[in-house]
Amino acid sequence: MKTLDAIAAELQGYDPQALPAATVGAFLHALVEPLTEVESLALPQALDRVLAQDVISPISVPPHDNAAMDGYAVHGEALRTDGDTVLRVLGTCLAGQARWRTPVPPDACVRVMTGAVMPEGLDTVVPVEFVQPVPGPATASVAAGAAPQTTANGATEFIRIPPGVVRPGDHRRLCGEDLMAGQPALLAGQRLGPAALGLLASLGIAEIPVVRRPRVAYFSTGDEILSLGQALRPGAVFDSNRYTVTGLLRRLGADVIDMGVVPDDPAALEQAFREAARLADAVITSGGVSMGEADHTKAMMRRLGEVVFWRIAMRPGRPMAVGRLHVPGRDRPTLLFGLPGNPVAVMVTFVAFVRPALLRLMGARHTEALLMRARSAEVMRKKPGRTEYQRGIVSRDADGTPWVRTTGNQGSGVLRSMVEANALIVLGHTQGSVAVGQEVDVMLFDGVI
Ligand SMILES: Nc1nc2c(c(=O)[nH]1)N[C@H]1C(S)=C(S)[C@@H](COP(=O)(O)OP(=O)(O)OC[C@H]3O[C@@H](n4cnc5c(N)ncnc54)[C@H](O)[C@@H]3O)O[C@H]1N2
Ligand code: MOO
Repeated sequence: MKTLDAIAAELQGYDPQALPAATVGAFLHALVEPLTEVESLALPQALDRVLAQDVISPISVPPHDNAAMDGYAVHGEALRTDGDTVLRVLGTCLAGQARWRTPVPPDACVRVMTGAVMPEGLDTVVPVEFVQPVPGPATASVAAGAAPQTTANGATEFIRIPPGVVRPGDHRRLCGEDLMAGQPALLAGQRLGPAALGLLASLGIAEIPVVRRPRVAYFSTGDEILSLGQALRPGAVFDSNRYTVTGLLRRLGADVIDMGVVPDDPAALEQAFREAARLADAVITSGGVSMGEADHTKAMMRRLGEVVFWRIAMRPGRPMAVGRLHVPGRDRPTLLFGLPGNPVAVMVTFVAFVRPALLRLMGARHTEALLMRARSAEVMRKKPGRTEYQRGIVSRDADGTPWVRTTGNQGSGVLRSMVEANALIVLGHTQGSVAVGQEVDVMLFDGVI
């Protein structure tokens, strides 16, 4: 296992006094070793978990060429381009029925429903909307042999297809066009959303190996922090971070160990850290990481374990502390995330750093949130040299162009504006002030917050 100093030494431009957000991300990536324990789960239980092994398709999907539309399966090259084609209907083949095997001559066709196996030799489906029934052959000669389809009154059924409505090969789904037997269908590290579960089901796979859930312990610190149910007293505030952080963790699929509030008392903090580190893969705390006289969290992290304390070049969230704690008898250290106490700072540091780090712990290949671009509806003052996360509301104008405005007061205690926002505006390290109409990066909350 690398020392924290060794990781820091490998990062270009590492400056513990003003670490750019991107370097913090790279540090965490190097620090966090993915979990290796695997469990096998039935598909419904595997939602949002991370796939532990590549999945190779045991079958082709679809398993046979089939009709993509309700209509008539025909020989594509028998369709005339200079006039109507009239074909005799030999019969009907529904989805789920065995393949139509009676030979179909070029002047005949088979009625098919979407999903029906393509009759042997036929390669094209003419959707029913393009087809007119005709009482008898106008131009086509009836080939001997195959039994024609008959209508209710006993007459043979024919159809007329105008020229140019389909090309040979149209409206047919090819065997294996979704997945080919023997090819990788999903790779290890894929987070299993509803689409991936559906894909696994389409392969007939009912159980799947996934990485175990990470166990994450959380406690709030501060003598002024009240748990719900306690009487409000002067100088005190209710613990909101407990609910934002544990909510973010649950959405991520972590096993949450909620340890409530710990007072600003070194002995209590030590006990809480030791207990949390023993139980969990990662410990998250809020409060006590800045310069105040009662800010013991960072000091305790350093006393019990290893700490890199960054002055991260970001706002909010500058004093976040990260480290690890070695628990006797355990082969991997527990990760420590000392988040700032301010209610917005705690959420921003979680989304910016803790979430990608935990996704890496969970074995996910993609850990970073996707940033989109939107035009700023207002002037935003900003100095280069730090990353700023502002709460924003993204909406689209009449042309469909995305615009973003801030929620107003960006104080890092103003949780209300986190609720009003639907995105974080991410003004990068080198970015200066933003003019009206200028494009900026936005991170849509989209199920994360
Ligand atoms: N001299 C300096 N002062 C401060 C600095 C600094 O660099 N130098 N940094 C400021 C920044 S930035 C932040 S953020 C805060 C972070 O401070 P702490 O992590 O030590 O957090 P606390 O002091 O414990 O609390 C800050 C603020 O948040 C409220 N809080 C804390 N926990 C909760 C909770 N669980 N639920 C709701 N609200 C909570 C707390 O009451 C305080 O108002 O430090 C600045 N100061
Ligand atoms: O930057 Mo602090 O993190 O004000 O909130």
